[in-house]
Amino acid sequence: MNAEQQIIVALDVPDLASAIALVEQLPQVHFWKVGLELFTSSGPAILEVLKSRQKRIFLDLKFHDIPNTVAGACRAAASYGVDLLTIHATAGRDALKAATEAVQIGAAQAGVKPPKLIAISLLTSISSRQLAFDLKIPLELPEYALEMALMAQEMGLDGAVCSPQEVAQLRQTCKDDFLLVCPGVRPTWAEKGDQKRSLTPAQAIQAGANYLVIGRPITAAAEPELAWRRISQELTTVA
Ligand SMILES: O=c1ccn([C@@H]2O[C@H](COP(=O)(O)O)[C@@H](O)[C@H]2O)c(=O)[nH]1
Repeated sequence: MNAEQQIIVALDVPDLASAIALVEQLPQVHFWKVGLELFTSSGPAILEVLKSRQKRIFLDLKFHDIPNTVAGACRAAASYGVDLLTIHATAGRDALKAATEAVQIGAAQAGVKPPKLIAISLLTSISSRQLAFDLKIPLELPEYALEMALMAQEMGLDGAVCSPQEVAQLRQTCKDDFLLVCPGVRPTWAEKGDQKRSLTPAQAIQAGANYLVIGRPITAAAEPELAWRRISQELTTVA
């Protein structure tokens, strides 16, 4: 896989027409992420649009519910033939287990390849302070993120979403084939916005990320294609 193929661009737009316009504006993007905003407004139609253009798809719906409900949602999501699908690790062991079984069933019933199921370890918009004072979690943030990733690995998930700041530790501790997907990536020239634990694209790849998820630094740039090229160029500097 070349470096550009490790970039997943977040298609965080309000409607289908804006999504198609962005996909057409950035034909070089090979992997798109469909998240809560677009899927809630437009449903699965965007998935067909992306598939008809031979794009890879990360369906980032971040399921978080009781095991039975999560399993139903995972069966339905897996039937779309997407490449990656997310669930919150904090849904718990039983929900994670139910989800791993459900994606296999949903994909088999639809006759498609099952998605890689990826657990959110801790949202990249949460700081150490928020973890301790708002969420009342008594662990240090890196330890908490690692524990969530290890629980997901133990329950048979294919990978974890983590911030670039924890990815080196997870890479060292998790199995080699456990996928590490990093949002919260920010080139030096981009605004951080609500992301609290970022590193640059080159730093995140160097630290062991398999994929980078990048939205606004590209999609909200005055010239999205130029922003994409700058990031691709930055990744060519990584040995
Ligand atoms: O912990 C998480 C999990 C998912 N995301 C998603 O990634 C993108 C990041 O977009 P930016 O515009 O580059 O901030 C967005 O779709 C989030 O829903 C995340 O940021 N952190």
